[in-house]
Amino acid sequence: FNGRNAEPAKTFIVDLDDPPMQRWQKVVLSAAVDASYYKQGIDKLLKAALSSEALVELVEVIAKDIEKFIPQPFADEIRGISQATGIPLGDVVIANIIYDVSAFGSSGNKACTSIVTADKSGKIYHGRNLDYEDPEFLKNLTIQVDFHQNGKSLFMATTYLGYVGVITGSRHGAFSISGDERDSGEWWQNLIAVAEKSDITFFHERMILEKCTNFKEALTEAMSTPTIAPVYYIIGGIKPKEGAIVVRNAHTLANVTMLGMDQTHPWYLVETNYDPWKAPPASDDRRDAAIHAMNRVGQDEMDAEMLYKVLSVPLVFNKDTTYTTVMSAADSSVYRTMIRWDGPED
Ligand SMILES: CCCCCCCCCCCCCC(=O)NCCO
Repeated sequence: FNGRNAEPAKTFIVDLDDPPMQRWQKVVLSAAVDASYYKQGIDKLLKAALSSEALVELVEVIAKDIEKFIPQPFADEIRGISQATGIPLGDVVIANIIYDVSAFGSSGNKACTSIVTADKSGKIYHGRNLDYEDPEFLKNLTIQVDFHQNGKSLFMATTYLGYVGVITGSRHGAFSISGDERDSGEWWQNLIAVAEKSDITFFHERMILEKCTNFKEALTEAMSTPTIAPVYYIIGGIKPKEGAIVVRNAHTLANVTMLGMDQTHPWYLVETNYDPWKAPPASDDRRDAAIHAMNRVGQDEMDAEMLYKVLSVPLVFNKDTTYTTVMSAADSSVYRTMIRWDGPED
């Protein structure tokens, strides 16, 4: 460990009633993102996420044609961020499509963990570690966003500055959701899904948070709307049995596992980056490390603090972990993101 402590992520308000071009301007200006640091970081991230130079060039072509590939309001939000910061538009576009162009069968490193659990009273907690390439760069960009509508808070999310999709979020009194990378299929299947007008994966997740008013609606939407990339959506609700892992292929649904279905631990669900019905590879068994830690705590002792501790055990917490979020849709006071500056070094 590198001697630093984890730090709470700062919270910014984004008002969905503002015109899309203006929504993120105050956020990016007050966070004072340095354009050349950002550009270098995105270049590095893209090269690390995409193994082939040809794919990097293809992404750069897509990034130049924003109107064709990025739907509203996201296109204008991205434009507003570029205008406010001076970061070239193509770089902000690349940051926002990097997952959809890199999540397929032969992609490189994996690491990310999401857990939905019920405590002894049936209260649902949802925690996640977001692990990715170039963690130092992403830690510097990690923020919490309080999305407002009609003058009040609609949902909380954790994201990276400049990234307008949502990978982690909780809608008050309704449900929480996180996305874990699923690498399956071939890269050209993601391209076909683009042509078929599937949703950019984490723009879709944000839309679930904006539109769905309860767990059941969120689950139906996650199962039924085609996404460009394969993904695991992990969803928690506000009632004792409300928890699910939705496994998506590019464009189609692959499987759903509900909380309670696994008889060995019916009170929680763990998803890393492997299909729930298959054993994880021995070289990357974060799932069993998390299961072992959950069983050691036990349902009687489970709460937000204990879930954070589970997400901090070795393997689950690793050199690529950028942040840990613990949330509970039933209780709006439980939404906390810690930037994991306390991680193990390379
Ligand atoms: C503005 C900076 C751009 C940041 C792009 C980050 C995209 C993150 C996608 C996260 C995918 C889910 C996390 C996960 O499962 N990671 C394991 C794969 O390494």
